[in-house]
Amino acid sequence: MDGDKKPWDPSQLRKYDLNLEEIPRLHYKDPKIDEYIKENKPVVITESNIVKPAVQRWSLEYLERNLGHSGHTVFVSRNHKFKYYDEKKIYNRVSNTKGVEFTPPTRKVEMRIEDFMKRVKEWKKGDERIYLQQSLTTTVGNNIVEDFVKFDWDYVNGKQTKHNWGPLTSNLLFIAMEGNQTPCHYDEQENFFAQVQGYKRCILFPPSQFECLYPYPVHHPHDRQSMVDFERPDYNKFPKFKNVKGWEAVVGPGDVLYIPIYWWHHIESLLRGGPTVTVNFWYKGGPSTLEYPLKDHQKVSITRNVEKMLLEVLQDPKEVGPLLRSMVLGRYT
Ligand SMILES: C[C@@H](CC(=O)O)C(=O)C(=O)O
Ligand SMILES: [Zn+2]
Repeated sequence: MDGDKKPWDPSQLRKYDLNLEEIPRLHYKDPKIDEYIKENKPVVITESNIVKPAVQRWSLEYLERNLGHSGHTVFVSRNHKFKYYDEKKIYNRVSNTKGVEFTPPTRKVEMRIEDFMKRVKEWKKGDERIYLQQSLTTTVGNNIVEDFVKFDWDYVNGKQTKHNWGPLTSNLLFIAMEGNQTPCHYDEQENFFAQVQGYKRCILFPPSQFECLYPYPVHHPHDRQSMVDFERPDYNKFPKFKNVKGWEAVVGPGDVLYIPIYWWHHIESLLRGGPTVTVNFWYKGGPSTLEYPLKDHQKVSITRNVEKMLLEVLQDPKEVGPLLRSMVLGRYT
C-alpha cells in the first residue's frame, strides 16, 4: 500500500456521534508495546507472526474444507447486531423466579460449516444474518491444528508471562458476514484480538467511562453489555453517553489489537467488506493486588461484587435498585 492509501473507505464505517481518537499502531518488536500493556491501554500490534499461518491460509474455502464436520456454534440475528446474552441469567436461580422478562435478540444454533458458508454466500438484504463463533479445540481438522500450533506462541506467551496474566482460557474463531456488529460490552479477560481476513472497526472505551456507558445490572442476561444503542442513543435515559470519549482502530489481516481487561469494545465488520475472520486469545486477569489508588477496572469489579452480594441477600432483583437508591440518594450525592 502506498503512503496513506487505506485498503478500506470511510463510507464502510457506520456513522456514530462519538468523540474518538486513534489507537496507536506499533511494530511488534517495539518495546513501547509493553508500556501500553502494563498501563492497561489498547495498542494495535503490527507485522507480527502471531497468527501468520492463518493469515496465509485461512480463506473461507480453506476453512470450509478443514474446519471439521461436527456442528459449529452459530448465532442468528434478525438484524446486524449480535448482542451477547447469558442464557443462565434468563432464569434467575437465586430468586427462583423469572429474573427478568427477556426476549433473546439472537438465537444460538449448531450448523455444519458447509451450510454456514452457503448461507453467507447466498445472503440477501432482509435475510437473517449469521455469525460463527467457535472455540478452536481439537474438533477442528488436522490442517487447522497444524496452522494453530505454528502461531507465534513464544510472542504471546512472552507477553502473558511478562505482564503476569492468568492462564489462556480460550481461542475463539469468529467468521462474520460483512456489516455484522458486536455491540459495546466488556469482558473480564485480557484479549489479544487477532484479525485474520477482512477488516473490522474496533471502538474502545476505558473502564473509567462506566458511568457513560450504562451497563445492564449484573443479574441481567445482558450483564457486561451497554444499554445504549449507538445507532439511536436515548440521551434522556442515558444523558452521560454524550460525554463518552473513546478510541478506535480498523484492524486488517495480521493486526493484533490488545483489548485490556474490562475495556469496553464495540466491534463491526466493515460494510461491503466481505466476510471477516478473527481469532482471539482470552487470558484470565493477573492477581489483583489492592494498591491505592485503585485502578478503574478494579472499581468496576468491586461494583459487580456489591451487586452480586445484594442480589444474594435480597433474593429479588427488583429490590436491589431501591435499596441502592436509598443508600446513595441524598447521602452520597
Ligand atoms: C466477539 C468479539 C467481537 C467481534 O469480533 O465481533 C469480542 O467481543 C471479543 O473478542 O471479546
Ligand atoms: Zn468482547
